[in-house]
Amino acid sequence: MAEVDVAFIQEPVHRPNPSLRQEADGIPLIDLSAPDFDALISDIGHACRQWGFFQIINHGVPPERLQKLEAAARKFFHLSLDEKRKVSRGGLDKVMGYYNTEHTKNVRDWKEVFDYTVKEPTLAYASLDEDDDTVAYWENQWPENPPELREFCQEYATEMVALAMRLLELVAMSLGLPPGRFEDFFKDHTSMVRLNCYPSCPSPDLALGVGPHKDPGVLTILAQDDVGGLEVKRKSDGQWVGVKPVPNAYIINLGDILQVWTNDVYESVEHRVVVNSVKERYSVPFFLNPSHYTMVAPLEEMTDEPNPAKYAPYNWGKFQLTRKQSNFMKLQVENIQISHFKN
Ligand SMILES: O=C(O)CCC(=O)C(=O)O
Ligand SMILES: [Fe+2]
Repeated sequence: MAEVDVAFIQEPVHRPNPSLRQEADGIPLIDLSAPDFDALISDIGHACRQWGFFQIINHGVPPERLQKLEAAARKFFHLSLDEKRKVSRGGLDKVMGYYNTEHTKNVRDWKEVFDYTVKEPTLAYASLDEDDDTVAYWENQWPENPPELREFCQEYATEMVALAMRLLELVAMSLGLPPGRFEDFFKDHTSMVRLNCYPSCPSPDLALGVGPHKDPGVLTILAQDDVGGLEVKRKSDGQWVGVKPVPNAYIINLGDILQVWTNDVYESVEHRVVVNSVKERYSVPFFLNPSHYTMVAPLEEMTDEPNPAKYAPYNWGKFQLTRKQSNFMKLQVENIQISHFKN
């Protein structure tokens, strides 16, 4: 008999095999302070094409920002469930906050989460109805305890936005585009930060911290602690490989929107999180997302007659809201994906 609730149990094909666990040495490690700028752009282009994932060092974010945030996150997740539920997510009017019931591909994730948006408030759609463009204001829910969490979260988010916009300039240049090519998409950006706590798990062979998925936004800047558990599906052979924790490094992965913008020249890559029976693990992803009214479509510069657009335009805000609603529950149907807009 499994020791975890049946809702957490992955289909056999998705179960991790701890004895086969590999660590990828191939994931590129990029030094953002490297003096040769052309080489930096070329390394980024290479990493985006080959992996869709890379780690960065010398990125300029002071390490204390993350240390303070992680310490406060630890205090928060160690509060009683009743206390944490005072800032619970729920429904279209409370999109941010705490929850422990997320499902990826209809299987419950072994994790607890606290979400907050960078912009306060964040402009979004009020309804899932395609024809209704009424605006909603997403508000963050800050817990009373620990009192420092709010300030540390906000400080951290500011750093992440600056770093993400710098990375996006490098990504644009790696595609031969002007550095500011993507800037206009972020005027009212809907970016968010997630504090993830993965408790130790009695059946790490049956459950996953996060099931296999691709990030729907533009790009993700992930901080992981020294426990490890993030795995990437290697593009060359489809093998799951672990991303080794590197002190003070951030992991960057491309999201679905960059895949669509580049018309599949760059691809967002599937990843998942394995848990372990001994240690709890913390991670902090920052998701860079465009303004809610953005119509996502392949860039003109990335398409021409022999190479037409591979995706029909879709509305980011509606897509995001649909995802947010459906990740709450076990659905009868597959969650919305960019493949649904493939021409
Ligand atoms: O915790 C991690 O390492 C990754 C989390 C993740 O992939 C996500 O939240 O989208
Ligand atoms: Fe992810």
